[in-house]
Amino acid sequence: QKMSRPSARLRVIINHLDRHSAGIVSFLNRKASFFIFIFQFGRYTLDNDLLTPEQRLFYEENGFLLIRNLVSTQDIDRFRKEFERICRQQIKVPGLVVMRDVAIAKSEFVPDQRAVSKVQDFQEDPELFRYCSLPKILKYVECFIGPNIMAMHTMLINKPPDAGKKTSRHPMHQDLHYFPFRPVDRIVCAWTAMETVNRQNGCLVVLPGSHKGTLQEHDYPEWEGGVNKMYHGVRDYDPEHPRVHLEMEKGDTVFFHPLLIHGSGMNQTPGFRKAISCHYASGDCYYIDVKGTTQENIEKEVKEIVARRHGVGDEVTFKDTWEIRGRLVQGERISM
Ligand SMILES: CC(C)CC(=O)SCCNC(=O)CCNC(=O)[C@H](O)C(C)(C)COP(=O)(O)OP(=O)(O)OC[C@H]1O[C@@H](n2cnc3c(N)ncnc32)[C@H](O)[C@@H]1OP(=O)(O)O
Ligand SMILES: Nc1ncnc2c1ncn2[C@@H]1O[C@H](COP(=O)(O)OP(=O)(O)OP(=O)(O)O)[C@@H](O)[C@H]1O
Ligand SMILES: O=C(O)CCC(=O)C(=O)O
Ligand SMILES: [Fe+2]
Ligand SMILES: [Mg+2]
Repeated sequence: QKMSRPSARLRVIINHLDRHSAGIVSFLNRKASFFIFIFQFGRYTLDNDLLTPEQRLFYEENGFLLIRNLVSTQDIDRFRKEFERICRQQIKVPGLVVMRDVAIAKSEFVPDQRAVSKVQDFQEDPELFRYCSLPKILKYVECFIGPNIMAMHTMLINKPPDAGKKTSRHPMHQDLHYFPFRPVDRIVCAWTAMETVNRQNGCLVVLPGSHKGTLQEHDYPEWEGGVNKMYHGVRDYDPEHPRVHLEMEKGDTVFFHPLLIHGSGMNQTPGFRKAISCHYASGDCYYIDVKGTTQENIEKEVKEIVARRHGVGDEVTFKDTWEIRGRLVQGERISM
């Protein structure tokens, strides 16, 4: 009885499909969309007027969605300029973490020749943080996590030319490993290519559908040439698993789920491959205690780094490190 009354959102989907089909095709689509609605919709995406049913279904099934040409060249050029100012130490940003590739950090190079491989936590840099508040990005983010939006983690990744030890690779991982907040489906990452990103310079590599699994155990991979600090990878990673290389052009943006297994290959070009990203969580997410879970190892490492850098002890918790960084960009900060 109930089943014969399609909900409003199902009707929207059916109407959309109707516009693109006719006759028998339309009839089949009605049936198909009904089952899609029953089994898929609503878990990983929310009702919205932006995503087409095809895009919604794609994210539900694959755990990522690539939107071409989303961020303007002008904006990206401004982010690049600001990053260069940071590298030249012309400005100092409170809280910013500057990371160098391990192959360079552990070599004899003098400090100012060391390449910056990543800056993290630029929430206090208004120019870079503009990325996290771009209306174009937030419109998509809202489709995944709803109208209350916190920017939790910010990065500008400047993947260096590989120094010959394959340390420019990022092992396959799930970002949730780093996050002591939930629910998992109300977290999403936006990652924007700042230039052409391809297999040669180390594009993102994803395992489609892996977001439907659970959080895996993460550890440092056993790589001969070394691995960057905190670059944990899924333990027992199977390199034979089918994967997709996300080749992108400047401004293209991929949104992905925090359980999606992803990494990036080595940069075999002489240029620094740049991307900017932000992890968002709903303002009504909540913190969890990771004690006794697979995330205990990352909690321990983060606390060690905070202790060394700020000379504090156990009084700063893993949760605190996230609560301090989080910034509201839309709606209400409810429990984060
Ligand atoms: C979803 C998302 C969260 C996923 C991710 O972001 S995964 C990657 C997470 N990465 C991070 O959070 C960045 C962690 N990195 C950092 O906090 C810093 O770059 C540090 C590794 C602590 C180094 O910072 P800092 O102490 O300012 O640098 P120093 O030049 O004084 O070096 C101190 C000791 O650390 C070493 N080091 C520096 N950079 C790296 C590196 N990339 N990998 C491994 N070891 C490194 C450096 O050689 C030095 O070691 P010792 O000489 O003391 O033995
Ligand atoms: N043992 C491992 N554990 C975790 N991640 C790994 C492991 N081996 C490779 N990876 C990851 O798999 C992804 C692909 O790496 P790889 O260097 O093969 O790049 P690629 O894009 O496949 O390049 P190519 O075009 O040469 O095949 C990267 O994220 C890499 O870090
Ligand atoms: O830009 C990349 O290489 C991927 C970075 C990444 O996945 C991360 O830092 O979590
Ligand atoms: Fe990641
Ligand atoms: Mg390969």
